Amino acid sequence: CVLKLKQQKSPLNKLLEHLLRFLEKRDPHQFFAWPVTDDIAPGYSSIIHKPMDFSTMRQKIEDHEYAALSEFTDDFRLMCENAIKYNHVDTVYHKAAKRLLQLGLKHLQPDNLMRTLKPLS
Ligand SMILES: CC(=O)c1cc(-c2ccccc2)c2ncccn12
Repeated sequence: CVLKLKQQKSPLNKLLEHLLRFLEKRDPHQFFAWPVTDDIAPGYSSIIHKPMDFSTMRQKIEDHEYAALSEFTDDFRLMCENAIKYNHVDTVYHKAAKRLLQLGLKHLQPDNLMRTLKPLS
């Protein structure tokens, strides 16, 4: 039935959900959890034209919008680079984004994936 099909998770989606949880754990202050609003970041929508955050990435996984790991990695990189662009270099957000990007890309490399997912095996 349709419900059953909806609940079926593809292997890629299972992988992406685990990777998303792995990355979210490295954002303890939840700076990247939700879309950045112009209220908390004046002029944000005039400077950042392709916003991205973890909740949007989760929705895209559930809507099967990622056809490959590389598309997921592109959104993760976009999210971090937005924060690096908008926030001055001496802010917690800029620093957190640089650190998260560098750490995340290391663990999203295909040949590092097994190490990233080890606890699951
Ligand atoms: C990610 C980002 O650019 C960001 C997150 C936040 C943020 C702050 C508190 C709680 C959640 C997100 C923020 N505040 C001001 C300016 C920028 N930001």
